[in-house]
Amino acid sequence: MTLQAHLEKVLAKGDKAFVPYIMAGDGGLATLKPTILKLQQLGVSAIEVGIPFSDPVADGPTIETAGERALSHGVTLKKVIAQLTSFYDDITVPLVMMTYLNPILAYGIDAFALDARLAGIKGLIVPDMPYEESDVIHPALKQQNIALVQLVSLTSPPERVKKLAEASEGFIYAVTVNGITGERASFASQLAEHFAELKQVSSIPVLAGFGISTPEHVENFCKIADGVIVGSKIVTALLEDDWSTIEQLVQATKKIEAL
Ligand SMILES: O=P(O)(O)OC[C@@H](O)[C@@H](O)c1c[nH]c2ccccc12
Repeated sequence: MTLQAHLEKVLAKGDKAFVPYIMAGDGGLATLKPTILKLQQLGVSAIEVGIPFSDPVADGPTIETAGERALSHGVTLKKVIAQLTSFYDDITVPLVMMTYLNPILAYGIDAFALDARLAGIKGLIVPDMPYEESDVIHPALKQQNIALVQLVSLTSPPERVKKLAEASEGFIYAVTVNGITGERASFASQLAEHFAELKQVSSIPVLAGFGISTPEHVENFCKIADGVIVGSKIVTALLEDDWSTIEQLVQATKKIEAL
C-alpha cells in the first residue's frame, strides 16, 4: 500500500494521523527495532525516520544533539537501511525517511531507492532539495513506489504553495512556524486560515509539523489539518524512556471533531 493510501485509511476511520519523528540510532542502532515496533504498537500512522547528518538545515537543538549522539554511535544511511531490512517482516507501519541529499548521492540514487523500498520506506523527505531540483531523484523513487514529500512553509507565496501541493506525494508537510524544529509554547494566530487554503489546493493529506509538543497542540492542529508530525518532543521522551508522554500525544489524535 502506498503512503497516501495508508494515511487515507486512518482518516477514513475518523481518526487523524499521528507521525512521530525519530532520530535513527540515537542510543545506538540496536534501539531502532524496539523503538519502531513499540511506536507501531501504540497505533501511530507512520514513522518519520531521520538519518543523522553532520550539516543539518532546519534542525533545532533537540534534533541536532540527537543527530550528534547517533553520529557518535557510527550511524550512517547504509547502516540504517540494513538494520530496517533486518526486521522488515515485522514492520506494518509505513516509514518515511528524512535525509539530506548528499548521503543519497553518495549511496547512489538507484541503489538507494531500491534498498529503501526493500527496507519498508514508503516516503522520503529531503529538506535541502528544492522541489525544482527533485528531478534528480524523482524517477528512481517513482520506480520503487516511494513518495517524495514536499515541505510547504508559511512564507511560500500562494502560487508556490499551489505548485508544491500539486507536486507533493504521500502527504503535504505543512510547516507551522518560521524557523527551526523544536518545542514551542505558541503559534501564529492565522494558522487556521493558512491550513484552510492549503487544504483547498491539495488532493492529498496535509500534516502539520514543527513545534507541536503537547496533547493540546495535537488536538488544535488536528482540527485544522489531517494530522501532525511530532519530532523534538518524541526524541526527548525516547531519550528518557517516557512512553506515557508518547501515548498521550498519540491518543490526542483519536478524539477529534473537525471544525
Ligand atoms: O521537532 P519538531 O519541532 O516537533 O518538528 C518535527 C521535525 O523535527 C522533523 O519532522 C524533522 C527533523 N529534521 C527535519 C528537517 C527538516 C524538516 C523536518 C524535520
